[in-house]
Amino acid sequence: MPALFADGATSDPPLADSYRALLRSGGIAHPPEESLSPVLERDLPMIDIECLITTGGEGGASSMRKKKACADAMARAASEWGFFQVTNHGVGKELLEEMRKEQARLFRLPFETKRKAGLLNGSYRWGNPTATSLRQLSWSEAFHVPLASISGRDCDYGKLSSLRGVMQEVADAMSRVADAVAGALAEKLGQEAGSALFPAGCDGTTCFLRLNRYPACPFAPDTFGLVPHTDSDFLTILCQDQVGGLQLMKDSRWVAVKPHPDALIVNIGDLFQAWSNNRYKSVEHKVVANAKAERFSVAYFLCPSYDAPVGTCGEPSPYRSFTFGEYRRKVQDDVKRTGKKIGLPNFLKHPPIVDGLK
Ligand SMILES: C=C1C[C@]23C[C@@]1(O)CC[C@H]2[C@@]12CC[C@H](O)[C@@](C)(C(=O)O1)[C@H]2[C@@H]3C(=O)O
Ligand SMILES: O=C(O)CCC(=O)C(=O)O
Ligand SMILES: [Fe+2]
Repeated sequence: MPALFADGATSDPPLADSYRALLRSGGIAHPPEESLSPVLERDLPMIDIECLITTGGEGGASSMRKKKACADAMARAASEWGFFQVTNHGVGKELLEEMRKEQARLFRLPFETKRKAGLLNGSYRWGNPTATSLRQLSWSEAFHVPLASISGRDCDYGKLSSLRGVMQEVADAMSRVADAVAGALAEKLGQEAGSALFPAGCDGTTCFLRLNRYPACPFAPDTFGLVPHTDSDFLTILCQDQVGGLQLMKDSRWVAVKPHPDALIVNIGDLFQAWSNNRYKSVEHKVVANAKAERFSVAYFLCPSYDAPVGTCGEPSPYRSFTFGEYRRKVQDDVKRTGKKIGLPNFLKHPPIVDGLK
């Protein structure tokens, strides 16, 4: 729940003001064709990744067989869904509960404190500053924290002394999952095991931890908690709470992702789709707002350094060579210019001919 302070200040960002301003400017929440009929709730492919995470123990043929079966299942899900969920991932339940408590305390700070320059490296964002219609408004707030800064002295945690340690532990644990999953998926496409080539230029300093909060929304379910998007990274490891609301696009229909208390969600990002020559899919997803309950999630973004070429699993690739820095700048330019992210189509060697005559 939002906090209210004696001086009338609140912890909630002024999302309702944004909503009313966009409503006045005539933006509709949903185009007529996007019906609000209830979507199917599906169980994502569930994959036990203990064999990838636990080191040592039994070696030999049986362990190799388990790892191959695990990699096959992940590669199939990464191609068919772009999403899957993993169990026995090694990220402790107690640690994730600690993270949730810290997140609730962090987001209950006064709105003006959260947007203060130094807090968490100035990584606070809310709503969608470039929104020009309700369809671009995200009823949420987030801290998109560069891992390089979590342990840095310039990262101000205010009075939240325990937040730094918990975030560092969560980031470390999720990075182990991301590296193991990304390495196994890359190996399936012929990348030598453990090769330094993949993921290109990713290390603990180039990744991000994103703390999301979705306040209860009086305009639900028309309003997005987070607008439809694909992730601009190699791979995302997501821990969602049990409130629900995440949906992904499957066979041109929105599908609701059923929350599972012990599973983490893994989704392929744009850069992995490009690296895999479109074998793995970076799939559009969104969060629908909830009228009654606030919702929290934590996402770990496996990202390369800005100057490392994203690379490819093998030529011929449909994409020209590009760096993550180029990609981020293009996304931000497109969002500023058109209000929406275009992403990978900008980097095709042979862009589709748009028939201007239609
Ligand atoms: C993974 C991400 C991509 C995104 C920033 C985010 O961390 C989560 C929201 C995404 C989104 C959605 C709306 C816009 O398309 C976008 C540019 C934005 O501002 O937030 C994208 C971001 C992105 O693609 O970089
Ligand atoms: O909160 C969620 O379930 C999804 C968040 C997300 O898609 C993101 O942070 O990119
Ligand atoms: Fe996302």
